Amino acid sequence: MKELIIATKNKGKIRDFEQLFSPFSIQVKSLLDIEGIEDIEETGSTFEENAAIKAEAISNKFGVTVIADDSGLVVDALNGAPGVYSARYAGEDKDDQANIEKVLSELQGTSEENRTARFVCVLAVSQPAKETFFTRGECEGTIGYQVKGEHGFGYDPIFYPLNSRRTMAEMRPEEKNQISHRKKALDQLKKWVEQL
Ligand SMILES: O=c1[nH]c(=O)c2ncn([C@@H]3O[C@H](COP(=O)(O)OP(=O)(O)OP(=O)(O)O)[C@@H](O)[C@H]3O)c2[nH]1
Ligand SMILES: [Mg+2]
Repeated sequence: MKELIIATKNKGKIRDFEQLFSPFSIQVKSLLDIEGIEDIEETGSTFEENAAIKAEAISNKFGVTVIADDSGLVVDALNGAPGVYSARYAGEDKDDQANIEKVLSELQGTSEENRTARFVCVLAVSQPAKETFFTRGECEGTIGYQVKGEHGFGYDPIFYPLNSRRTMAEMRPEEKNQISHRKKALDQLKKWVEQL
């Protein structure tokens, strides 16, 4: 089976990608499968910049093709926060529960129609001796008032995709992976993935 390195240490993303890549018979390798990879500092101010930093760091280190995912939750009433800072919104330790609590508390008093938000996923593809390229997927929705559901990761328990009465964390992984930002970004890579 072909292998592809995804430059991430996020177990939730890894699970999403394992499922999303399974129809292509591609085995996903993450940075958790490779020993001794230090955390890569995400110094960019856009999803594209951070995705490129991660993909190029690992591609240059090993001389192989690498995909990286930079993603986050963009909340309109918070002027786009947490955005590129989604993982560390409530502090450096990337605590999903603390991040959720912070979003809910910042949105206290915000009415239902003003709780619109979207998940954004940017994939960067870095290949030896080629220019890095990007795809982007977005999933529109609204932010709820309390956590619901056990699946997924990150902000999934408070995110209601458009026209859904269930949060992303109440959906089975296969359901999330039909509508998610990550799925939409990967769909645009289909041709490239098929020629790997
Ligand atoms: O509920 C969610 N469902 C999703 O599908 C999703 N995708 C992203 N996010 C949030 O955005 C951060 C990414 O930040 P991020 O791209 O820097 O990744 P990360 O630091 O967690 O891992 P790495 O890939 O950099 O190693 C994550 O931690 C999450 O908080 C999601 N939340
Ligand atoms: Mg990160």
